[in-house]
Amino acid sequence: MGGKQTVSNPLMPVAEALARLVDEVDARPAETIALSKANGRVLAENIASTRTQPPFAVSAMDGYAIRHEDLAACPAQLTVIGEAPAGHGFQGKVGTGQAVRIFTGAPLPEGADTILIQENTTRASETVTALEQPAAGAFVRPAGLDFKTGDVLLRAGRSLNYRDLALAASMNHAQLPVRRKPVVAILATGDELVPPGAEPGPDQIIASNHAGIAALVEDCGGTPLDLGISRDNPRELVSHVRRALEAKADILVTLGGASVGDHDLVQDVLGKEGMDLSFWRIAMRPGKPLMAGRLGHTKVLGLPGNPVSSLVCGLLFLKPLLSKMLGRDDQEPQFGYAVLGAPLPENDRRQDYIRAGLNLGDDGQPIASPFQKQDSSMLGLLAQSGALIVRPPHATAASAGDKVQIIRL
Ligand SMILES: Nc1nc2c(c(=O)[nH]1)N[C@H]1C(S)=C(S)[C@@H](COP(=O)(O)OP(=O)(O)OC[C@H]3O[C@@H](n4cnc5c(N)ncnc54)[C@H](O)[C@@H]3O)O[C@H]1N2
Ligand code: MOO
Repeated sequence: MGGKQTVSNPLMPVAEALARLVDEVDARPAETIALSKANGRVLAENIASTRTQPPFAVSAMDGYAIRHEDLAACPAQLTVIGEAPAGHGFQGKVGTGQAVRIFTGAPLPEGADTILIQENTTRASETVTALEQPAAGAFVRPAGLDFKTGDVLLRAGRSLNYRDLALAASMNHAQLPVRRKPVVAILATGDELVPPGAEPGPDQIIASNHAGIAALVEDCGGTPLDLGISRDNPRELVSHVRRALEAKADILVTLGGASVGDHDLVQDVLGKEGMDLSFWRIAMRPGKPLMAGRLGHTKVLGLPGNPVSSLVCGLLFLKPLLSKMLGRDDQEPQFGYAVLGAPLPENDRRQDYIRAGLNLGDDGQPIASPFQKQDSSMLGLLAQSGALIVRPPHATAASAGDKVQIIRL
């Protein structure tokens, strides 16, 4: 296999491979989009409020706008001089012994300083009787309680969620500057593969990695571009790869064909197309034959064909790469800790990502119980897993009850 490194080469540590992958990757350019389209997008700039909220003091309850000092001795009677529904402020001034009927969201009338809730009153014609004195300033939301003009409440790098969009609306931003979504071309390789829904031939299986990686790309804020399945022949592979470049994909993900077999052509073909190889073969399990490089402006990530290896490498490498391209400020994937539910033997030179069930113990601590079988073809177990247990290279044997690092799935 022409340009391939030999298997005797040392395996690259996971952290070094990840650092190389994201090094010198810039955030994609910004674009301005409608607020209604911004869910899940990543902010490209800090967002300052264009207004103060609330813009004026408002009532937080339905009742009466009054002067606190008028109710020093309750019950006390006040004359109702007008009404203030939300959106229609009372134009006059509340004087001594007077009240304005007011509703939630209406501006506090001049002269009033407190809201008397209607439950604590009786009303007869134009006279309202206060049954008890509220605290001074009760149920008045002062101007600027939430935020003021110029306050920066959303920062560049934030992946926008439903709470952020409500806040942006409240700050009167109908449009937002966000990072352009990276386009991720996904190419499966292998004579044995047919797409989901097709009838496999005698020696064929259903291609699964594509569906998983495309969903992961969407979850991470990218746009998947389906290049389909290439047969294991160089000419077909080249034509698929060129489609990715023509589409100006930010990332080309290849699935399978990354290992050392005679039909594992991906690295050779990409090399002949001019790929600058960054690394190949990582000290991790699953995922050893992971490959990365660059073809012009397109980053290339060669994921191993075994389905679990593909998806775990997607989580550990593609996700951070997309985060960097989006300028995201949150760390992905998120690491945590759990109590080990069953012993684990000492580890060899590869960093292990062990599929495990995740439960809560009686003391509320998460317990990660490794599955017995860890074959990297088994998607059933991956779907059942609540976490991956991270085992560093050469970790000593671990006992049930030990603290272990996990990635929650
Ligand atoms: N002699 C060696 N053989 C292998 C080594 C090695 O170091 N020496 N590494 C093994 C490891 S580890 C992995 S992981 C695999 C990965 O190999 P490839 O990336 O070349 O993947 P393929 O050979 O194309 O496929 C492996 C396996 O996965 C199935 N597959 C491939 N693509 C898909 C897809 N899109 N959806 C579902 N399943 C897919 C394929 O049918 C194979 O069964 O290499 C080991 N071999
Ligand atoms: O790394 Mo392979 O991914 O062990 O199956």
